[in-house]
Amino acid sequence: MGKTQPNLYAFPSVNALAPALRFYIIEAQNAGFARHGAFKVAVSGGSLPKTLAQALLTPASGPNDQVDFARWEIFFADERAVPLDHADSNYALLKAELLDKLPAEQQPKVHPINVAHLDDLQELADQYEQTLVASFASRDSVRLPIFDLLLLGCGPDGHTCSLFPGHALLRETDAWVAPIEDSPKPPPKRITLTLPVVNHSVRVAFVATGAGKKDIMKQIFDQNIGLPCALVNEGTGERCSWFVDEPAVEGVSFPRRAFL
Ligand SMILES: O=C1O[C@H](COP(=O)(O)O)[C@@H](O)[C@H](O)[C@H]1O
Repeated sequence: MGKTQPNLYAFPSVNALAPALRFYIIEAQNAGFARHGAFKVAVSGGSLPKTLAQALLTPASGPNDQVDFARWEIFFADERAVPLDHADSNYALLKAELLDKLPAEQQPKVHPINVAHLDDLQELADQYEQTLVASFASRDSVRLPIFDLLLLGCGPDGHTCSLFPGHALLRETDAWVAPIEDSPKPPPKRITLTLPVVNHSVRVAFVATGAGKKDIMKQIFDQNIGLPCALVNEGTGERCSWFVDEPAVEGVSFPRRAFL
């Protein structure tokens, strides 16, 4: 592990986790608003959007508990090369779980992939990189885009975004967005933010819940075998926070932090 360590926040249940995740996201949102008048966040697919919706769709409990989606810019940490209404689309999932439940005046600016390039993965990735360039300034003026927050999932094999264990993409140092043709988890064709972009974010939050994650959580936190999630822990240190339920970290010895 690097100089600083990630924060591991464990909660008895998803119901207990959701308000803490909401508090954390609102802090990141407000920091983004203060810094550049918007909140630039990238989200994963998988199990994350459901928990996110549970955290964010509850009514505000007071003036410090406001989620202002109208000032959010939402990007995708990874996306499958499928149409936007396909059952495998991360965009479709987020739309069904969250976006469709927001009133018209609270719709965020959302950046889906350009489906005109589904047959050319490199072009799909390049176009998505151009989407980031347009939002974060030119590639010539910034080495890497700086998201206010990345909201990530952790697969049962330790993958995050579409960065899979042992894959050559983990060594990518130049691209912001990369194609992957051979994802071990279907569908095989995807695009993903690269590790340097993930590790350059102001904050990174993982959400991992359920007993199905406990074996991989032990490997990520208690062993050092270079899994993608562990590489993010190493690259981001205390900028990284894990929101997990107790079943997901049963048997993990890495110290938990109290969420205050
Ligand atoms: O394929 C993917 O899987 C990961 C993890 O999904 P989960 O269901 O185990 O939470 C997800 O974060 C990623 O966005 C998705 O494309």
